[in-house]
Amino acid sequence: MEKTIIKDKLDRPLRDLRISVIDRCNFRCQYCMPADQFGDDFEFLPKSALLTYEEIERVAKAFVSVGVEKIRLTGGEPLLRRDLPILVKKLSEIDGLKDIALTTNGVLLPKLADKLKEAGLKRVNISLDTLNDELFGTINGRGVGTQPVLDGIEAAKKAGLKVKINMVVKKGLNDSEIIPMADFCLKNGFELRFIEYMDVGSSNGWKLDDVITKKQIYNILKEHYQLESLDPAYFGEVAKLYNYTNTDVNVGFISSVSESFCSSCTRSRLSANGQIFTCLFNGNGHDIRNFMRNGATDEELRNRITDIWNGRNDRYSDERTEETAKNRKKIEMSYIGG
Ligand SMILES: Nc1nc2c(ncn2[C@@H]2O[C@H](COP(=O)(O)OP(=O)(O)OP(=O)(O)O)[C@@H](O)[C@H]2O)c(=O)[nH]1
Ligand SMILES: C[S@@+](CC[C@H](N)C(=O)[O-])C[C@H]1O[C@@H](n2cnc3c(N)ncnc32)[C@H](O)[C@@H]1O
Ligand code: SF4
Ligand code: SF4
Repeated sequence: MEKTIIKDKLDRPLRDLRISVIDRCNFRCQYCMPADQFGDDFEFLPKSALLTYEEIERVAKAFVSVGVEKIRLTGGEPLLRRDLPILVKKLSEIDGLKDIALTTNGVLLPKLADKLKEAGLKRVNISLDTLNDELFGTINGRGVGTQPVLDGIEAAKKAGLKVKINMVVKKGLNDSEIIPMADFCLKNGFELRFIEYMDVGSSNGWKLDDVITKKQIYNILKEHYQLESLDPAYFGEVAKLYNYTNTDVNVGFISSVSESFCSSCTRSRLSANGQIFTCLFNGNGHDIRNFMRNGATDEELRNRITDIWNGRNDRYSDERTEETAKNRKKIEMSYIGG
């Protein structure tokens, strides 16, 4: 496939596409989909609004033709979308795509890990914020203990998928779990990434005071382990990685709040209903679903993506203040996929 490199207004190339395949979730994590706001009467997208797998494949191919090398499937909970391995297979056959990954809460992995691996998935990032059952049940808003996620992690490992663990850290909630989680991941050879609690959407009641910064977590870790800083593996890597000295295990920090990384942000996002977003915090989507359904050709699709990327100047996390966090129109994390 002929490939072009396109740049945005801040000279950043387009390299990654994060695709949200569904806006629903089986959890109600308090920092993402608080149960009181995503209740029984919450109106999720109807099935007809979701891009079909054929449509997602078409958009993905267009993105790859303008430079995308990595696709991540996310959600809501992506494993709730029926027959996800079919989509993984379609994407894994796209010429020029180097990496396909999935971000999941892990609960459905015992059922799906083998099928996903067979379909061409290489790796999964699994979210787990604590090893304490009671606390986990409180965080996920569904009272679910850690075992279903631990089973999912085990299933992914057994299936031969590379596993990373994502832990959102919120002050006073699960900061006591930093060392237990680090111990668990080091012992099992998983890369753990500590994620600063972000002001995504407008439902989680975010306050700067609730954020435990990368530096604070690093200082806690340093009391227990020897760490060596690693250079980024590629331009635009989200996590800052360290190696536990004399091991082959790494640990990472995703410091969107205290040390933002917008200057190397190469990520575009596609929502489940076919809107392209140029930043996790930019509430203005660009419709691509109706554009396709109204008969756009592949070339028109590619040109539209190029125009959207060329016009991009987002750097929300670089500009974040408590005021912007409150006042900007933002989309929910579960809709855009993180
Ligand atoms: N602010 C901000 N946060 C991001 C961005 N990309 C990913 N994240 C956050 O990073 C955390 C981990 O995301 P993942 O879905 O595991 O993706 P990733 O970290 O890019 O994964 P790898 O490809 O394995 O490095 C989530 O909280 C995301 O919301 C970004 O461009 N900006
Ligand atoms: C929105 S979830 C979607 C995929 C899947 N349901 C999961 O939880 O892994 C993607 C990632 O965003 C993270 N996330 C959600 N809300 C967040 C917030 N307010 N701040 C930082 N990370 C958040 C989750 O922990 C997860 O690792
Ligand atoms: S973080 Fe993931 S698992 Fe938790 S509510 Fe959001 S989408 Fe669901
Ligand atoms: S805040 Fe927006 S521009 Fe900055 S790194 Fe995240 S997605 Fe990219």
